Amino acid sequence: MTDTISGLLLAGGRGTRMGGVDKGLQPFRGGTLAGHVLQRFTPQVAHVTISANRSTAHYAALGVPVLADELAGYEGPLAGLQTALRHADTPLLATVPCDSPFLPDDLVAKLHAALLAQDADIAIAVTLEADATGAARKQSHPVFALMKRAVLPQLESYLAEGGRRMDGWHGALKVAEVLFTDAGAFRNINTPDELRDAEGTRATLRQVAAAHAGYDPHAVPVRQARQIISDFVQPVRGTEKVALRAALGRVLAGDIVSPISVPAHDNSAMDGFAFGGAQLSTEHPTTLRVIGTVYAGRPSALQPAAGEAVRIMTGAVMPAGCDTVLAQEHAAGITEDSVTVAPRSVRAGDNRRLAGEDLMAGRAALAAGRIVRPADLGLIASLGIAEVAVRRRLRVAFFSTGDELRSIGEPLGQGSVYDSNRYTLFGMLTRLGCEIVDMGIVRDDPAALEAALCDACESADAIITSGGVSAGAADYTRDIMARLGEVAFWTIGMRPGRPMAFGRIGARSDTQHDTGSGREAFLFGLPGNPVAVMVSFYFFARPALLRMMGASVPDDLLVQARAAGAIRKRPGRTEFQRGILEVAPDGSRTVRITGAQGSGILRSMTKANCIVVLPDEQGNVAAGDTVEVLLFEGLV
Ligand SMILES: Nc1nc2c(c(=O)[nH]1)N[C@H]1C(S)=C(S)[C@@H](COP(=O)(O)OP(=O)(O)OC[C@H]3O[C@@H](n4cnc5c(N)ncnc54)[C@H](O)[C@@H]3O)O[C@H]1N2
Ligand code: MOO
Ligand SMILES: [Mg+2]
Repeated sequence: MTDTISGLLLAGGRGTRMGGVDKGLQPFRGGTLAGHVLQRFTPQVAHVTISANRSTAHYAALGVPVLADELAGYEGPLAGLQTALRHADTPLLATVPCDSPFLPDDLVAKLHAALLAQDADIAIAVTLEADATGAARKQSHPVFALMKRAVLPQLESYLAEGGRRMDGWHGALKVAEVLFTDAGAFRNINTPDELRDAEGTRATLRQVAAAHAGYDPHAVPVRQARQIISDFVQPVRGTEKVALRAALGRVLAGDIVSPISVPAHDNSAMDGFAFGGAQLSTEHPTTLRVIGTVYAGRPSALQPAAGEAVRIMTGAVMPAGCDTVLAQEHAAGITEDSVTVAPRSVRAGDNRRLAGEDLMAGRAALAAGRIVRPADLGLIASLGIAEVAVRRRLRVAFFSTGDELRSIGEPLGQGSVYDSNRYTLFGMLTRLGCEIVDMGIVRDDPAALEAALCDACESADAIITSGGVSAGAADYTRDIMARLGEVAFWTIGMRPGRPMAFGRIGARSDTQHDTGSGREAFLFGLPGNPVAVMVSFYFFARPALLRMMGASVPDDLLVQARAAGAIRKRPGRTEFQRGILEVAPDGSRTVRITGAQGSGILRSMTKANCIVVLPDEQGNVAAGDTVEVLLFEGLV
């Protein structure tokens, strides 16, 4: 059925009520608004095109063709529709807006059924909504439509007459109205406030996971687990203003908009002579009279005329009439009051830094979500900005579970081990810039575990536990987590780090630990083995925590290297092996595995400087094969 229907995602608007931003590209639940619409829309049609008039590269990055309006200057949905109908390669076209991420999964199917049944030209969605008196009122949603390609002439003539209304062009067309019962599914997002509210519309973990094809908690591919986690967690809302230096490592809460142009004036990039470049001869030396000197930071009224130049210092404002600087060491001759320029020793426009070439006033110098680095501090300082708004720090509570664990300072009895996971977690969380709450060791005891989780919920945004999530783990763990919230126990297609629990729990009022705060926290139940803890932290918890911090999460920066020796690898799961990357004198990179890869061997983690990432489809690696590694530098 769908092969007769192509889809059009309308993203050509001006986003006026969002402050002129590109609405479809607004961040939403780990992706963009348009990305979420696309996820729901794509399965319903043969193929989708996006109608957009700007940011086309960003839209194209969503993986579908982008079509700009052929009708110039209007940027309303009908212009996008007109262009799409002209280019449609199917007899039917379905449209949805880019700002309604909750659209029904059966939208196109229902519109199509009605179109056929009523032999209509166009089918549009309608819902029933209560008016002020409580009476039901029909609300039509003309952007959610399915139409015949043959309606194009009608649309063309409506537009030619100056018509612009989305619900005004149907004229004599036969329209089928299709009633949908879930009015919320057509909710569109127009303002930043609405966007925030919609972000807060909480999907359950079950709903989020179900949106992923083939989801099976007993066999979750790494990529899918990462995606589900990213879709489910949400950024904290709170922000604070901090002095510029204190912003290092923090997440920008808003764009840093430049109040000035940098540099503020055209200025010289060299110590030398400034003049109008057009007067230079390309055949003979040109001698110019030097009428004075212009210094950096000292305003000057000098204005060389034709045949004249000024001596100028690096950073000094270019005098009116000058567009070129000759570095003094390149002059063919210099006297007290003249400079001689050899032919072709400088071109017009050389050595001039243009006003605003670093940054234009009114432009975003840095985008919200950026983790501030030293260069950013300098850039913000160059704008004269003393304070910046950053997201509040993320609070992460963590504890280790297991009767066999002892803390440093306690004697090691028979069969016990010192708790190392809290120390690696302390290090990784501190490096990430989180506020940490170390809750110590929790015994293998239901009441103790429940108390610890409830306590952690009181203050933390996220809770990280280690141990007790394997197949043999006591069932009470699952029972408690199920009671406190929604937690999935996954077996992930990876090694190490196969078992993991993930979800959201809250301090519930029906437990003895009630404080009535209603606080909730995301829970990462990592496996107990020390290497598994670190690997699952880096590949699952870290990107999720970054997202919760409000940071834009970059893709892992994998680099390629040749395997120094053979590596055994079973296809069908991702293996993360500890590696030592070396750069040979010729610049080539080789990586060797640290030896035994048991997930309890923490020493191999300290020996390694990278993790070799062997993807699901990969089999055994031969010596000399290219593999990808993730460097610890920058990660830890
Ligand atoms: N029958 C099966 N057994 C196991 C499976 C399985 O699929 N089927 N998976 C194995 C894998 S893989 C892992 S990883 C572990 C995960 O088990 P738990 O998360 O329940 O962790 P524990 O049993 O509590 O601990 C595992 C191991 O790690 C040591 N440990 C735990 N916490 C710490 C700590 N804080 N500091 C240092 N060492 C710690 C603990 O003593 C155990 O040796 O299950 C496998 N079994
Ligand atoms: O998580 Mo386990 O071996 O995969 O350590
Ligand atoms: Mg255990």
